[in-house]
Amino acid sequence: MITVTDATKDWGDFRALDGVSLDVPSGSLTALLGPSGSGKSTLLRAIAGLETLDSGRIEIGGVDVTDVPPQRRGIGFVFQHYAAFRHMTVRDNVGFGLSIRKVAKPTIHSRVDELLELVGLGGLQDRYPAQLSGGQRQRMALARALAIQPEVMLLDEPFGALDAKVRAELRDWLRHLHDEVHVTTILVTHDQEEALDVADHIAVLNHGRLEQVGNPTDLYDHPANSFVMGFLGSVSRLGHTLVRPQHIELRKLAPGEEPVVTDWSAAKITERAVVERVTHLGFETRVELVTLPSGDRFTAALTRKNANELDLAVGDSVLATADRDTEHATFDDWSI
Ligand SMILES: Nc1ncnc2c1ncn2[C@@H]1O[C@H](COP(=O)(O)OP(=O)(O)OP(=O)(O)O)[C@@H](O)[C@H]1O
Repeated sequence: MITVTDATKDWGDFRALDGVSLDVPSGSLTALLGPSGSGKSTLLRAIAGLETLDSGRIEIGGVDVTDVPPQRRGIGFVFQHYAAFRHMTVRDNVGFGLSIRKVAKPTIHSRVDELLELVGLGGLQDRYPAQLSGGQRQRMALARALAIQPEVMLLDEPFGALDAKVRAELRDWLRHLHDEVHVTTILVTHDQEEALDVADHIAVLNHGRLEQVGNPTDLYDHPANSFVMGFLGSVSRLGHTLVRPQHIELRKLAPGEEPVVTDWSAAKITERAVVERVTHLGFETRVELVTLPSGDRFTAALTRKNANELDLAVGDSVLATADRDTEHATFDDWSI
């Protein structure tokens, strides 16, 4: 378990961390998720001991490490741009942490071979970093961080510099790797899809404060506020309420039909709208609409089947309905 208690850090008059308290369960893969500048890296670096807090405490495995130097915190760290030693082979890069700890050469040799198998780089021991792809280099970085058998792995946007396809592959790979090694891991990302995909816990940061912590399903289905809701998925504003686009139902109106709309006290929100655009995106169809008479724009996401049944065309009049789920925040505290 990593426990952060009331962590505060100022850069001049800018508060990068504002009283953050967080428990990271042992063996979990926890994502620190938030927009740029929300304090994710500052928090990660503080846990690593690379930044000192102005106030607050950090414990790893029940030990207060707040004043312990980074190299004695039992941490493996991987950055977005991995600083590989270019003149060293993959083998020597991965074994570096072991050789400076004066581990015997044969032990290093076999440990590195094992790690390279584990990260899918078996057979590439004698290559140099320049002879690896970006994705392979990041996997080498993870192998190097794992080599010292850290208690905790800290990953700061480790796949941030890679293209979308490789990122997605490495996400799957990281999940599987974590299932095998079970090292308590914190992953910093600003990408909600990455966090939802890979993490078993997500801590959402905004303006240096922790907005919500939970498992991906909880955060998605029961966001604590509109910021979390908007950050972990798409949102549409229907009337004064934020809803998920896929929770909006559409019914085509017959010519001349005058439905009863929006009774704000009702359990359902209803709006009359006109279809502005229909886009088929493989498994789903996105329908852009404009409400009548207020002229607000919103998007509904339908399944392809539902869209085919409705057979919507630009200019069609529809009735848009969504459940007024009280756990979904209202427009009034919408803050992104
Ligand atoms: N060494 C520093 N000196 C001054 N300000 C800093 C320093 N490091 C970070 N900051 C500021 O603190 C804020 C939080 O930075 P941090 O890197 O923790 O955010 P982040 O959520 O990781 O963002 P990003 O995703 O862009 O890296 C930013 O506004 C940043 O400019």
